[in-house]
Amino acid sequence: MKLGVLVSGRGSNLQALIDGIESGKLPCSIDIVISDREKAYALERCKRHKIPYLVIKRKDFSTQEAFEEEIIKALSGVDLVVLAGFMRILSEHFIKAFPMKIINIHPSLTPAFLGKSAQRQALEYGSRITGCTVHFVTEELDSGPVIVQACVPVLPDDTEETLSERILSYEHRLLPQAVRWISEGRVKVMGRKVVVHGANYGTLPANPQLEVF
Ligand SMILES: Nc1nc2c(c(=O)[nH]1)N[C@@H](CN(C=O)c1ccc(C(=O)N[C@@H](CCC(=O)O)C(=O)O)cc1)CN2
Ligand SMILES: NCC(=O)N[C@@H]1O[C@H](COP(=O)([O-])[O-])[C@@H](O)[C@H]1O
Repeated sequence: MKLGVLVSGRGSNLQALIDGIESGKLPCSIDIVISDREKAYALERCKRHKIPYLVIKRKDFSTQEAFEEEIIKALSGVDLVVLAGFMRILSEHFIKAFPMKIINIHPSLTPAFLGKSAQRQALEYGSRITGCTVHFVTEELDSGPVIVQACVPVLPDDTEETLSERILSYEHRLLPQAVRWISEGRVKVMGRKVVVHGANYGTLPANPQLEVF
């Protein structure tokens, strides 16, 4: 399966996809990486792993539509578009160009804490459990059908940085797993519901705060 990956920053989720492909665990190729930021460290990862990349900056275009058209053109031929820390809100026009072919990794258990700084939102809310979500991208921000989620504990002395790093360690497993499921044709979308054939839905992680009562 041919991937097009959109990034804006460090690219650790991109690296997780690269590692999965290079280890043989992920039967895909990354045909193009597109960054909206010239200095994104994700591009250093592309250079290191000889992955084609483009920088397409919003400020170089007079309209959002022209910006997105350039990205759509660059993504021609891919089977799946992966938003891996891509920090731009995409229009309905873009999404319609790739119907149910765009996925995103978000650092919360949607529908909680949508948008930017989801980790900080969870901390400020006082949540004891947060997590990460891989979902299909729809026009409504971070609200598309959920493919898979992972729970992550929030510790009393957490900062935004410590919590973000902990969530990232789960993201790096969740995103490649979701991409592999899609490449295997196991993901079926039925309205808001997504069913993954053969996935384990029965067991939940232990609830650490739950005491014997
Ligand atoms: N139409 C959609 N676009 C995007 C989605 C989506 O689900 N639907 N997911 C996001 C990823 N994302 C969180 O996971 C996210 C990215 C960016 C923002 C945001 O508020 N961006 C601002 C500022 C942009 C910047 O500073 O460069 C903005 O674009 O106005 C919120 C959530 C990707 N796109
Ligand atoms: N709302 C979008 C959002 O917050 N995405 C988050 O940005 C980080 C990118 O890290 P990376 O560049 O190292 O993959 C990840 O934590 C991802 O969940």
